[in-house]
Amino acid sequence: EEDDVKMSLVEFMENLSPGNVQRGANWGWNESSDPCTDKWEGVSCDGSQTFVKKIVLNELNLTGVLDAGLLCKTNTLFVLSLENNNIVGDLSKDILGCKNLTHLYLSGNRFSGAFPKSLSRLSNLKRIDISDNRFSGKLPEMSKVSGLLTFLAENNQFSGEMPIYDFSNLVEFNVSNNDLSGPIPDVDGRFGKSSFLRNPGLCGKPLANVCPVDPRKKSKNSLARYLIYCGAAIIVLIVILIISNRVIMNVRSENKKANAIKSDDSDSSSAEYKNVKRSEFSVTSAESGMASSSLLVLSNPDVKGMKFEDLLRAPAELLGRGKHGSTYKVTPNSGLILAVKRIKDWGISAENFKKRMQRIGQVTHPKVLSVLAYYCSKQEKLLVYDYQHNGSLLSLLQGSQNGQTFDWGSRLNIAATIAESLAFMHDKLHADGIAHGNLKSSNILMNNKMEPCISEYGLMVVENYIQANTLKTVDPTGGRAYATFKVDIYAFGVILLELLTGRLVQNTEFDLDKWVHSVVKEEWTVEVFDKSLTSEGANEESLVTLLQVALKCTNASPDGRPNIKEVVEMINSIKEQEEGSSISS
Ligand SMILES: Nc1ncnc2c1ncn2[C@@H]1O[C@H](COP(=O)(O)OP(=O)(O)OP(=O)(O)O)[C@@H](O)[C@H]1O
Repeated sequence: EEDDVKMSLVEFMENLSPGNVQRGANWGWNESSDPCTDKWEGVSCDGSQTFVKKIVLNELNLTGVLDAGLLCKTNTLFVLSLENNNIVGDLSKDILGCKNLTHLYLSGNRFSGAFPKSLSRLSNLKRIDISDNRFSGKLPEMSKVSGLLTFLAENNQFSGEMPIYDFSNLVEFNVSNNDLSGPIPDVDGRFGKSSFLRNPGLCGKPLANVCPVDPRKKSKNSLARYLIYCGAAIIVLIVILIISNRVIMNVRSENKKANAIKSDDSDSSSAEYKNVKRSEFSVTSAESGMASSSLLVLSNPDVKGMKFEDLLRAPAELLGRGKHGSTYKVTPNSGLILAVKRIKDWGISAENFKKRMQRIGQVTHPKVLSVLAYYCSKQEKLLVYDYQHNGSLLSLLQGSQNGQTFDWGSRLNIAATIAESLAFMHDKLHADGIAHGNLKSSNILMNNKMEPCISEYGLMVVENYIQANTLKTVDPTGGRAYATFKVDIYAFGVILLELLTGRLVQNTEFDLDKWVHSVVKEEWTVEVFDKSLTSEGANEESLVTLLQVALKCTNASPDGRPNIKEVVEMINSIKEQEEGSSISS
């Protein structure tokens, strides 16, 4: 039977390289040798070298026809990868003979025709990538394949309605650029529009075009809808009445106050404040009703003497709204360019906030952005930083997704610099229990020398305490702060994963950590790396070693994570190895 399997594999290869049988022979694929012990090109076997587990023949310019019947005589096959060749033909139902198949990678070929309807009989499938082919007909029904993690079918000619997949389990899904039509099933908020774009007939969330209403349903629903509209209109009317009533009352009381001020003429600063042309930033802040007061300056003499109102008056531009507040680019008259972060709902008393800021202000590091000044009232907490013109690590990674160069050397240096500056801060602030608390790629800003600087150190406290409390840690030093430091290590691990894979976690639903851990568990490690790194020729050993560091940092158990000093050592030894090998080569 073994011979039978071997003969089929040889014939399978001959079909894939017609007129070039010799080449197959050069790769060891011949009847007189053994696929496992003689190590046929692209073949991997089980530990005892008795049966074939994987066949990986990517980018080998194979031009023939895939004969799934021959291939699936090897019914021990788990992985079939034939990416980026020129293979033609359709995927016959013979592929169902590969019962153990977990990974099917056929992207970048010229396969055409329909997909076997009963593909879901391959119930062990975890990943299917059939993108960039010419498959047509309906998308395969895969709802019965409960363990499916990846389904990539973009850039084909699939048509008809989309079947329902188990979106809660999938970590990768893309059917963009096909000819699909009808409504998109509920994707559970897990995939954005990029997974569905360029299908002219597709509609509904997350795409912007709303699905047309079925006229039959329309008439049934019209009465109900009419009643809903009437109800809504009445509610809106009531709300408008309440609001206008409040506004009238406020204006009356403001007028009274203004008259009192005029006659009294004692508080000139209030009068001046009223004449200020307000930006979005100043409107929202001013409305929280603050009194005139100075900023508390920590490190920059340029902002000395600057008042809270000076910030409010200055032109301001919204940079972004995060979970914890908004950040504005503010340009006061003095020519300074500042970034001002307004923090909302920080459950910390004003006194503790001041103490914390003073303490953080005492610890300075060239690659950690210092708080220049801060403001604290009951309603408002503001932090003032120097504005950084060169964007963030997040914007660098987004740029590389769009084809801009972000090479391996720069990525490794950035990882090392962040780790070193974080280690410095952890060391100095360990006794105070102040960790970063919100480390992520948008909080790593590039300074004018394009070096990474950690921003917003120590700003987030509440959320991570909650997070930290839920972590089951054996705390060697006592106190929950220990767990917060471990939260930083986890967050740093995610940054490493972003650098290695080129995939982003911020503003996406993608569970990078889960994805990487699952791929590595399946011994399919190289698959995770950013393609631009592998094609640049980055040293694979270094990539894998840094990936191991990232996996240690993102260990589900905080106690299993290394401390930041250990992380620095591991990254530095990768750098030394790289430098050593470049000198010797
Ligand atoms: N000092 C700064 N100079 C230039 N850009 C900055 C500065 N600080 C923050 N930014 C940018 O402003 C944007 C908004 O930042 P913000 O911190 O409010 O949101 P976030 O980082 O997305 O979320 P979070 O509120 O959780 O920190 C981000 O793109 C960030 O990179």
